[in-house]
Amino acid sequence: DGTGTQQQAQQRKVGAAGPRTSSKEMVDTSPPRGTRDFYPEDMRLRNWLFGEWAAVAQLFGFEQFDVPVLESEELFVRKAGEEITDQLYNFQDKGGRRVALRPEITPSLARLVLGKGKGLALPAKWWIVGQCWRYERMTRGRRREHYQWNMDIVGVPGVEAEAELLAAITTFFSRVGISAADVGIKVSSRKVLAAVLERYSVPPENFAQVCVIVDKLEKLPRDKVEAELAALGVSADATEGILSALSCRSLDQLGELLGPAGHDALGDLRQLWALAAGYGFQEWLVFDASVVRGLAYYTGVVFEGFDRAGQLRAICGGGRYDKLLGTFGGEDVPCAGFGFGDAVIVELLKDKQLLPALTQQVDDVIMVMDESLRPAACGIAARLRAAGRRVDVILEAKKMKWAFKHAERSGAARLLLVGGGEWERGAVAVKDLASREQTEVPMDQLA
Ligand SMILES: OCc1cccc(Br)n1
Repeated sequence: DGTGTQQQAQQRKVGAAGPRTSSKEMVDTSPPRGTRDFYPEDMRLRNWLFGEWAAVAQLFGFEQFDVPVLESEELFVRKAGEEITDQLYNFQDKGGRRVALRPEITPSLARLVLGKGKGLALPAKWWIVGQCWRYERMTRGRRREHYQWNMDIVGVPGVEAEAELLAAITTFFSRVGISAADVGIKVSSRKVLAAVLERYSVPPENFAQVCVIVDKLEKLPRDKVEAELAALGVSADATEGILSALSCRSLDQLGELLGPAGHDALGDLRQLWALAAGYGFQEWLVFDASVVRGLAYYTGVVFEGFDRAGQLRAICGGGRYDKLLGTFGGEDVPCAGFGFGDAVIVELLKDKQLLPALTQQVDDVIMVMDESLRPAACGIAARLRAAGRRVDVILEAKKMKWAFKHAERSGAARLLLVGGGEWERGAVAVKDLASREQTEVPMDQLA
């Protein structure tokens, strides 16, 4: 799966492990466990995907930022039992610092916002595509890296921010040919859980851990989840209250169940649906009270994109995180954002036959017929490139047959042959690879 075709290719180990005993043994040509190589044909798909993400970010007026893939470990040390922190790709560097390959990007964004303090004009709308890592025991054979598109809005407390983020997600899907019939976005709010916990006097400091446990309902049997809640000290009544709230099938039913305590959550969700209707993406949204997401720091609206055929893992996910900055010792700033990985979306595009056909983009291939004319041919290439044509120069003497095959394989429009009688007449032989016609073009008419 994913944009790299080298998914866990059969380990092509050549020779025994350990230091190479002689030059004839080849290195293991597979990438490190859980990682992918991107050969040129893979990079064309990856660049196309990242290009669509960038185009949507620009359509929404977001600004790109970047941060190191290596961060201080403390950015990701959270005590809520999340999978993402349990699988931290962390180590001690040669300076004795505890560092980690980031498993997500939001904490880095928080670090930058805190670093700017009052100097950051709000609201900030930032986007990034970055590789994220986890160290998972290979027993499950899952990947250890993926590229994630993030869009975040900093400094907007209302659900107008979440509506804008959902609009960006649905805009992306539409651009690549995916419709609301293919994909839905489950939406809920953690304020639902907060209201239930308050009713049953569950201490607020347990909120994040309860959310992380409840998020496992999709993967673990109910009794295991109940046991984990009990282990946290959540009473059976509270657990019953949580599970009945999460099984509500509509906003009205949820409103009846929560009463006035649900006012905040219901207000947010109703306003979000109204904005979605305004944007015209309401058909993508599915209210699902069981959506909590697995990250500890969400505090409000949460959402996740899913394939309606139910064949794939979540496509993307996000939500509001108003208290993350406070956990780093800073002033809280209301934030909302999402992450969108590069693997599940490619599986979905494959399933829907929506993968774009991407070929190498070359306009001209130049071959010299006489090595003494190579400097002149380089000058022609320079002129054509200056005019914006993508030129591949054949760098050594080749047979004509090879040159034609190479030009076609490169997807070139023209093959230019420098030399022979044409050169005597101040021209170049030009083979149009589509019509297969060969013409003689004077040098100054080549571009
Ligand atoms: O979304 C969880 C995650 C984090 C880092 C790397 C990979 Br693969 N997956």
